[in-house]
Amino acid sequence: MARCIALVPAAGHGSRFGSATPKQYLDINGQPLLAHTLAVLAANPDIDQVAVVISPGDEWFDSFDWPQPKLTVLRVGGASRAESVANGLAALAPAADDWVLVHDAARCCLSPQALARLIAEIGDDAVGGILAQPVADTVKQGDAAARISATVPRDGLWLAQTPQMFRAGLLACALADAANPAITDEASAIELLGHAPRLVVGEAQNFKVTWPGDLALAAAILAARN
Ligand SMILES: Nc1ccn([C@@H]2O[C@H](COP(=O)(O)OP(=O)(O)OP(=O)(O)O)[C@@H](O)[C@H]2O)c(=O)n1
Ligand SMILES: C[C@](O)(CO)[C@H](O)COP(=O)(O)O
Repeated sequence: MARCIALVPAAGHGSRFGSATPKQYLDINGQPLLAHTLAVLAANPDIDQVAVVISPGDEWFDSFDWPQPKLTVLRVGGASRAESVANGLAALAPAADDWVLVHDAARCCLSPQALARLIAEIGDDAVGGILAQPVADTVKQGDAAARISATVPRDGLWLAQTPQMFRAGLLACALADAANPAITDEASAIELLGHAPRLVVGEAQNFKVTWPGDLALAAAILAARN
């Protein structure tokens, strides 16, 4: 029977966040940000294993307790997110028909409900799919001087989130050229093979902690949930 594996790339440096400690290890409500991310994945009964990809030179991971029984640690992070995911997948060597849910460590506010919705809607899909959010605002194109050069129709535009859920065999094939800069998420790699992944409605709360101001928002969301 196909297994369901969560694969969490956590080997980034957080250059836009700009802290000395990578953002995935910063404290949110008494725990490292990454612990919140791993906890929601591990709590889902359909997920058999949670694998986290950290950098080979990571100096922080071992200084925390990681109590999740489903956790596997892979010290194979690469130069880009796509390479970290590809390396993690190669190290795990899952069966071709196993489901892999790739989820950014930095999306620590994923709710159990959105995760369950993705698994329920993609579980019998031939290609796989992702959580994503329809664009809610008017979209502007800016020029180099930060002046508006166009208003872009938002119809059919979605913001890609994670988890992104695909069969392991298809994903490994899609990430064979992980160094391709056009691959900014798993779906884009699958698209390059000619497939059309499903879009499952996500939630605004499932944002990626990217800028310093995002940490307080994540803390407030997680505190309200508990
Ligand atoms: N070489 C990399 C780069 C990113 N990631 C992970 O991919 C996820 C999404 O990337 P982002 O948050 O944009 O990560 P950073 O690279 O850490 O941030 P920045 O782009 O600002 O440097 C994060 O969980 C990050 O740890 C990774 O595993 N390996
Ligand atoms: C995968 C992703 O979270 C989808 O929105 C995003 O592409 C990763 O962030 P990055 O800035 O591209 O590293």
